[in-house]
Amino acid sequence: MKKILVLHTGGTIAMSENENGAISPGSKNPLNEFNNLFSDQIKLIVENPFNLPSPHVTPKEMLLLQKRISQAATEGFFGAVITHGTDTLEETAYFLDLTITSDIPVVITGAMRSANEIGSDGLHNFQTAVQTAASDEAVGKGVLVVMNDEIHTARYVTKTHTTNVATFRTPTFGPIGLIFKHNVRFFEQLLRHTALPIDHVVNHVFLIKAYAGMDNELLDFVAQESTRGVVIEALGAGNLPPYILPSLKKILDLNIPVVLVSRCFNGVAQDVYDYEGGGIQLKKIGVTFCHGLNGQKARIKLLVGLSAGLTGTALKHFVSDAVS
Ligand SMILES: NC(=O)C[C@H](N)C(=O)O
Repeated sequence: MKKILVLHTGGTIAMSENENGAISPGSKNPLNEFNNLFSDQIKLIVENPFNLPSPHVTPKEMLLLQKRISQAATEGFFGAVITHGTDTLEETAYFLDLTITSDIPVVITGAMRSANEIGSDGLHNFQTAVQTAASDEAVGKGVLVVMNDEIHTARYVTKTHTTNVATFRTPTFGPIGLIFKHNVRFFEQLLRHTALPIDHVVNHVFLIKAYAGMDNELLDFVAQESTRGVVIEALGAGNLPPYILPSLKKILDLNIPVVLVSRCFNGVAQDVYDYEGGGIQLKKIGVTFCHGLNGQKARIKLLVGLSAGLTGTALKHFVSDAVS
């Protein structure tokens, strides 16, 4: 018998639609009625640590989940399943991926249609997430996201559609496994996985998106002592407009780490161009390139690195390393 810890945290998967089509949480999580859907080989222990739409979730709640799962790993649990709103699911998933040091399977899922909508995907996603968390093959694979019969890594998965049930995708690489007719099958595996245990989270780590004709003011605003770190979603391979360089230098002069990713959906940011504002020049002035993560994931990685007390080269290495 495999013991699986289930942590329901809210999101559409825990909500219902009213007669006007508006979706909101009720006083009871509908998923709590489905705890015996599984074979007698799996025993679910269900907890409801919080019930929030995921735009309300912050690193504080993520830390709480990390602590509970790390403790569960010492209590004989085989794995853990988290149900979560989909809007920020990828950030919670990656936060846990970077901070849980145990090898137990941790699977996050959610739903795009609420509990009483026709074609609701919540129960199916919940069932397949539990099956994945109970699979021997899921051990040591890092935190996984299971949605719509696909298994994705927390590191690379992202929400790509506002409403479609096939919203979760892994650009560039694709899912690492599939679930079909109750079979959980993995086809790939991440090269390497490192986790930093942390017991608190820092704040004031900002994410800024570059655009044609971007304004200096936002960068000027973050150039202050209280800022802990900045991630910029840069253009193309990793370039910025030249006229924002003075503002960027103000941030770097304050010893605030600046991390660069690409705003492109596919591919990795690299220092390729040597014109003013091009990647080569940005790297020269001290910007750290993060290879392969999207902006919100790079921000989580920077936040975890800073919260673990990393500074200087160690922080740069942690954030830029494409395979951890
Ligand atoms: N599908 C969802 O779960 C979206 C919802 N707004 C949430 O993230 O809580």
